Amino acid sequence: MGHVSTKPYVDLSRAEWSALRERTPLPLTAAEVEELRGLGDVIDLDEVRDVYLPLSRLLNLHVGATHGLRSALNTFLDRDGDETDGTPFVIGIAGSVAVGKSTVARLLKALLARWPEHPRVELVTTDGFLFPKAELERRGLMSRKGFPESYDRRALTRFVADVKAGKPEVTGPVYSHLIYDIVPDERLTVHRPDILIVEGLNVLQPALPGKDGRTRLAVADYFDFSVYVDARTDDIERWYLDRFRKLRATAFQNPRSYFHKYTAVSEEEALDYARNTWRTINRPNLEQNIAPTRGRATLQLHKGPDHKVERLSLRKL
Ligand SMILES: Nc1ncnc2c1ncn2[C@@H]1O[C@H](COP(=O)(O)OP(=O)(O)O)[C@@H](O)[C@H]1O
Ligand SMILES: CC(C)(COP(=O)(O)O)[C@@H](O)C(=O)NCCC(=O)O
Repeated sequence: MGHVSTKPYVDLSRAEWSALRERTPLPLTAAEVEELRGLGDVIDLDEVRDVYLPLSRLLNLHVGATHGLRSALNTFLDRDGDETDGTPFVIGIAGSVAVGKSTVARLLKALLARWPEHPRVELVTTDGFLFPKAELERRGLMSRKGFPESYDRRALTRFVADVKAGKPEVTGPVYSHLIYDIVPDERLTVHRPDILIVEGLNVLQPALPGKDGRTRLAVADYFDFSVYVDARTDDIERWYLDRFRKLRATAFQNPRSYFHKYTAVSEEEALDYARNTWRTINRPNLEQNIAPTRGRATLQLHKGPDHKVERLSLRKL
């Protein structure tokens, strides 16, 4: 017998991974990819073909296998499927601020919805579960936005648990980058999707211990598959600052934008603010909270300096 690696991950180069696409057809056009791309992200058809099509094929296999397991459970329970019918397959997507999670999530949503077995794919971002600005101020958490404690974790976990339990209609709060706050009169509604994608900085965090020492469940306990979007911290910082520069020329121009004030000062002054936010909030959150959860993901995508995925690590144990 040859050497047996006990590492939980199998590491694949981009070329090795892209060969696993088999005959999965490319269902998106260049124009559709363009529409899904976030500000500053580089995702073209090559990237979709080489990286995201094999992932969509792997996920399709996982969905099928999970259905098989559920029907085995139903046979065991002798309940004719009522326990697990309509249970969606739940995917978590984690990573730093500005690493490009939302582009990965939107792309997967579009690709997965093209499979006839699971056409209804819903996407929620965890920013909706941040405490409203007034509550963050009351708790002294305005400089900890994005840290685990700045979210209503109980509400997020309940939301995903309700969707997974097959509730016909589940609603959740909505965050706006424009006003930098939860939108008071807006809710999003999810109707029994085949697949639910949950994207956010902290989705792989383990549960906090309950007050009485009992174990609680975290949102990650409901995931059937998870992806960690990984890159070097220096690259992510550059993407964050580049995006801030672009937002200053676009979204911040809106007088209602919370960041509108940074259009009135010089670019250098505005960038000083962004550098400071990166150094005091987003980088410490990455280092202390987000990166340590990387080893919990089913798949790690390792991006190079140009946003292109260079290597992948897939959980095998
Ligand atoms: N201040 C802002 N104003 C408007 N849009 C923003 C602002 N900050 C971030 N965004 C947008 O919000 C989305 C999510 O960003 P983020 O949470 O940093 O995650 P990621 O870059 O990993 O997708 C991105 O599409 C980004 O362009
Ligand atoms: C809204 C966020 C906390 C991220 O949300 P999430 O990933 O949970 O959907 C983040 O993008 C943010 O606004 N951070 C605050 C610090 C900053 O302005 O960069």
